[in-house]
Amino acid sequence: MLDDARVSWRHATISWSGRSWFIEDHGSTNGTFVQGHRIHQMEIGPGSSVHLGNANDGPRLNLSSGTSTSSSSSAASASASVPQQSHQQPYAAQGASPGWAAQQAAPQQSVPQQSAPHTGPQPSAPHHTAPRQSAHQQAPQAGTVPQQQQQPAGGGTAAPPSHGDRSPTTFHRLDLGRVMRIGRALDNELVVSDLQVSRRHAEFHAMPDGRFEIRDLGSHNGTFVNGVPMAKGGSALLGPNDIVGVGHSTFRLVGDRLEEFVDTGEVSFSARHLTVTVDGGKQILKDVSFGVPEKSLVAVIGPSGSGKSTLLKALTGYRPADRGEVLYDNRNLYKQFAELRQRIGLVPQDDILHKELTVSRALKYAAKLRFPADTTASERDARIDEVLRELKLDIHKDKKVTALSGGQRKRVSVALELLTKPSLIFLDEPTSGLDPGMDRDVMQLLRGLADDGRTVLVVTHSVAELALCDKLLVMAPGGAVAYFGPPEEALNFFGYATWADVFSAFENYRDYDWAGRWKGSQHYQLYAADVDAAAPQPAPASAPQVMRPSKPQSWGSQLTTLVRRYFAVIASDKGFLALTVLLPAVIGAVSLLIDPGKDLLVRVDERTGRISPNITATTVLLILAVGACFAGAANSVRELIKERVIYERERATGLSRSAYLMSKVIVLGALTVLQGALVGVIGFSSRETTEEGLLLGDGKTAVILELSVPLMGLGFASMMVGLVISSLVKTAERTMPLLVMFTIVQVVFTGCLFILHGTPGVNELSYLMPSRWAVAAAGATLDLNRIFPNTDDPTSTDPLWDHTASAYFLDMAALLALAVVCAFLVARFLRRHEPEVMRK
Ligand SMILES: Nc1ncnc2c1ncn2[C@@H]1O[C@H](COP(=O)(O)OP(=O)(O)OP(=O)(O)O)[C@@H](O)[C@H]1O
Repeated sequence: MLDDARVSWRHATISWSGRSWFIEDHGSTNGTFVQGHRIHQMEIGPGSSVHLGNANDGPRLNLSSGTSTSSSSSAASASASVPQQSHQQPYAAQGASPGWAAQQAAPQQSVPQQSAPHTGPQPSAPHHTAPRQSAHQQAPQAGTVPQQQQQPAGGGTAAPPSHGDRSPTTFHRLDLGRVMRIGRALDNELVVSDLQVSRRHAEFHAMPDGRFEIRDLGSHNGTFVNGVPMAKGGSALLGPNDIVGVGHSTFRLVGDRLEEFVDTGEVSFSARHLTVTVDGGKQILKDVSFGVPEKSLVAVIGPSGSGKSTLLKALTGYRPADRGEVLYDNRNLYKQFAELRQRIGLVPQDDILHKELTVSRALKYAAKLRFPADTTASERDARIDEVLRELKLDIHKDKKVTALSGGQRKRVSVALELLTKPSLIFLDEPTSGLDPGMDRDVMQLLRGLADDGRTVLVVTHSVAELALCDKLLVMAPGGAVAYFGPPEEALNFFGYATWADVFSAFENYRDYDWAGRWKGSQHYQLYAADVDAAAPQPAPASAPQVMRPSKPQSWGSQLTTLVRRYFAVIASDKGFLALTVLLPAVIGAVSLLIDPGKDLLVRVDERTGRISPNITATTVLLILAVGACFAGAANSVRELIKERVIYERERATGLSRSAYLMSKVIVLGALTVLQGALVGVIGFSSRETTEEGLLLGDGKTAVILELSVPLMGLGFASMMVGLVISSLVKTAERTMPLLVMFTIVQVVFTGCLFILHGTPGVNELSYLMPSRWAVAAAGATLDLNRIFPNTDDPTSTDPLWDHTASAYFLDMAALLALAVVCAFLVARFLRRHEPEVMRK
């Protein structure tokens, strides 16, 4: 027993393997160190000196041939007899989990080059060139095999400490009958200072009969038992093997003791046998295995189409692999996604911020959406300031995101993800489009994030700064691993001088068995064989239904934040605001140029008493309707596609799809309705119309309002169609042709160009068009059956144009129904852009 706060309760064990002594760290909080390097497991011999808790001044264990002694400032002591070792190897190069070993011995251990890097012309046969060394040639010659080859590989994840073996950060007594409440507020028995935790989150009950129970207190981010979310306000009995998750902390009962483990980020991460098969049975990710210890920076490179994005989706749970598993600190990510997703940060290739906002404002909205509803603005602001300082962005916080350089913008995206203190951070090509200086800047930032106690995995096209990484994963065409190991050994492994050569070889010999070459290599034995050796488990395809993460905020709160953010984005874009007013004003004004001064009344020939069509009325109606239609659809047609990446990311963090959609409907709806009103008022007010209203009473003002309401409705329904288009297309560029097509189709179906009623087929088709119903409603007020009579058959009238309140009402109801159908379609199409677990 060592009386030093830096030493964990179960810190490490020293054991005799039959041949030699080993020290094994039990996932201690502060680590076990040999020669200044943190180790997981290592052979030790006489003369070895082990520090616990701190590499320099932690309690020291000295092993001599007869005894081991411990010493520390607090003079705690322990001793154990260590027999004389029969063979003594330089222990620094052995036994440590290879991730550490690689760091310790990297300079000496690079695989001997079998042949000079290939620089000459490419020979014709792939097996002569692409792999300069065939699989069996890869094995270094006797005497050059690095020591680590004999040790378990896989970056410390070969036998990661099972979660329960970690040393608790702290523990609490839970006597019979006692209730222990966990939460962020200071009046809880167990205060967890973590913004992911609600003020009053959950309660442990030690029941008089000796059983233990956990009760959720309606927490925002949920309470988890073995990774499975509990019902809000629900309770569950706990057994000795159960692990309760609350924010970044997990709890376990040992007798009457409640052990707490805080995830400070220092956790191992591994992928085993990840395989993704798409429709048609094609595998786009093939049996990918690798593992890294805590504080690692891993880069993933590979030619286009080699499955890097697919791998990223599988590792983050966005699109779980069909086979294989992702282990986060020895916990299965797919099975415990609801809990573990809170520990994952993902920075997609495109920025996940609204560029129109200032840095601090954008982060404020993001924090409001991601943190539990009961966090205060000052708590969130404090966390934002902390992250901005950490990423050296505090001097830029009042700048708009658009005003930042590419590298700074990437930092802001990283800052956003760091808000919730994830332990695992994934980045998809963060340096694409950046100049070499910024590339280095971003990679150094990632190096720093890893050093500070996170595991960072970055997919990149840039090979200039790979040396900053601990491990490199090279994907081969077809989605298999071509190499995993230290970056500095990778080019030697491939036998080429530059990455350009390696990628050319991938391109020229796509069908070559790169995976076979890798699996037959010594590097594979060193760095991946142990992870690979673990039996694969099928990922539960149906489980995500159950695992859907809880929402940190209520639906209403999310909606309010989204609406406020959207208004802020629009308000910051003065150009857009000016156009929003200008467009309907111009359309309304232009309509005044059509037969200036002419009325919109029924035209009766005074001599014959017959009605003649009032073309002025139909033309004005057509122009105003098309204007409202175009304005509405144009407002929304790019809206979802331009925010798709943001939506995907926020959806994974618990954003409600319907709240998101509703925020668009409210803000764009309000804009569009105002535009419709402007078009109607300008277009109708200076024309003489009937003064006989249908719903709002008689009089000029009532009639103008009655005529404008259908235009507002049309703008709204068209805006909804625009959202459908926006949710369907793959790129923003494709929205323009669809917008034009939609508008022209509406022109045809207004009913102002030709008589629709009585034209079989065309008339029924027109019922799908918003313009048909809007013109019909306005037409009902204007009495369109008489203004634009069917000259071929004067007895035939369009029932939708009847000058009655019921016709007007029916037309407006149909317009609204079309908008509702569009809303359902948008929700359906949005689903396709969501992480698989969030689709319901
Ligand atoms: N849903 C899918 N159905 C069929 N094939 C798919 C699907 N998704 C991806 N693919 C194919 O799988 C391969 C790997 O795609 P992926 O996007 O992961 O590659 P990548 O390495 O990220 O490429 P890039 O560097 O160009 O982004 C590609 O050939 C792609 O066409």
